[in-house]
Amino acid sequence: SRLPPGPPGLPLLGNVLDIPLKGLFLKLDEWKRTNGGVFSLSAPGQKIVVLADAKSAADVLDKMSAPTSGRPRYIMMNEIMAGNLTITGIPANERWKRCRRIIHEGFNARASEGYAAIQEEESGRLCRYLLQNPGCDLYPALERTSCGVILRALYDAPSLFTSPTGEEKVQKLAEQMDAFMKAAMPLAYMVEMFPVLKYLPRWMAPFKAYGEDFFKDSNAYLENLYQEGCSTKQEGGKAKGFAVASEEARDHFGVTTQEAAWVSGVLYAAGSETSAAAVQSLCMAMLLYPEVQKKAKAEIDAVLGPHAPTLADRPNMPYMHAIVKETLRWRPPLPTGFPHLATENVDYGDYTIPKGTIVIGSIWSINHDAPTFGDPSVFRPERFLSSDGKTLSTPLSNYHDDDIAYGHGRRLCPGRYFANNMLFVEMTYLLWAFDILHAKDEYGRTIDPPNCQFVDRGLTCRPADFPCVFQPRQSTLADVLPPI
Ligand code: HEM
Repeated sequence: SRLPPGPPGLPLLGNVLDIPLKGLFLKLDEWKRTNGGVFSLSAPGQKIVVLADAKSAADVLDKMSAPTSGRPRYIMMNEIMAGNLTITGIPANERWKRCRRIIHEGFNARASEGYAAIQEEESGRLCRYLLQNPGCDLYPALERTSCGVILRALYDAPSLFTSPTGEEKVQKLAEQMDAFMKAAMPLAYMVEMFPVLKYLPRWMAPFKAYGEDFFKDSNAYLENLYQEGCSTKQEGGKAKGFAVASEEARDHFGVTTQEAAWVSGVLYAAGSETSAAAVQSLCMAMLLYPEVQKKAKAEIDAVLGPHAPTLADRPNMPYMHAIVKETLRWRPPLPTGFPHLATENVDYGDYTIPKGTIVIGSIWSINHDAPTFGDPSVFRPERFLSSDGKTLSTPLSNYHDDDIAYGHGRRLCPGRYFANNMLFVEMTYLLWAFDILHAKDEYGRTIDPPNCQFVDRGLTCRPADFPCVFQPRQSTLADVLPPI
């Protein structure tokens, strides 16, 4: 074998017993320290290559993206429970290309700017919510914001802060997402190890009956949601969501209504937890690095004064822009990335990555590479600033221009423009409206946030919950924030 070497494993089982279900990104980083930036793992019937430094990930996943942009099979999660319709989980086939095209139409750099008004309004509403509910749990409020923004952007749905009917949608979509996440966990279903089980009749395979029924129910729900979103165009005068905008592109690229409905559902799933996780990490960074918060406030006061931020302010706010990038580096919301699959044999240096190997570009390890970043565990936005104070897209040479947190190659996150805009607006809004301060316990002692504890949901990962105080920076804040 010309696979790169890796940590020793057991006969037949390989490394399977050492691969943790939670905190995998930390384990990969630990293995990187003893095995170098490129190493292999094995599980029964499956080889895995981990690319844990920026150069190897750029060489293999970006520069050779044609043969490394596949996805491993997710028989239960994608094929049975989703009828092969999840764009994140299908191979890079014709359906995937069609679907990426309509996403590109709706979420490219220019189109994403069209959602700025929604992102600004919902960020303002988040601030009002925090003002009216001091001491509320932070993460649910952030999740409500990101879910509300993406629902409005996709389906022209009403704000979750103003309309109680939206909660029902969020609940249903969250249930679907949980079921998919569970099904995608390694060894959750035996059919992943023995694909032939997929062909058992329903009555002999309860997992199949559950998966097929789940698909029927989810399909009806997502198609209905999409149709509802498309019908908003009759109302006129309102911002138009992706559902309406995608109708034209759908015909152009030959995308079926069912495919577009599932694309929208996946966009919701991909865009909600990720953004909320990033903003929660920002709040923690502001507690741990008060000097960064101070510098951000200096820029905010100089550029915005009493005016609420908008996306249009970003070119004048290089420090805030750098804060967004540093947050995504420091605490990437998908720290292990998304597994790619080699669809051909790929030669890389002295190694060959055989066809069928899972290839992981380990985002956390790349972002926390000590030789590249010097002090990777420190939150230091300055690493994204040039000597003349402009924001750098990346401090790395020889790497694609986007933040590593958005993945690699042809699978690079298609929602990154939308997400970057959202993060800039929401983070700047919070820092403009509030001083983010440590909470105190009943004895008046400062409560430190848990710096390295995580809530790991398998794919997405966010800091463990912590309390903090949002202290308004102006007495007239309530007068300028949008109503809820
Ligand atoms: C901070 C926010 C976000 C982060 C950190 C993030 C990160 C990622 C990452 C790491 C991947 C996997 C890339 C790979 O396979 O190499 C991905 C894929 C994807 N993301 Fe995002 N994402 C974010 C927000 C969004 C948003 C807002 C949307 C939609 C509007 C979105 C839509 C998608 C889709 C559809 C894919 C699957 C692409 C494919 O398999 O071809 N993401 N994202």
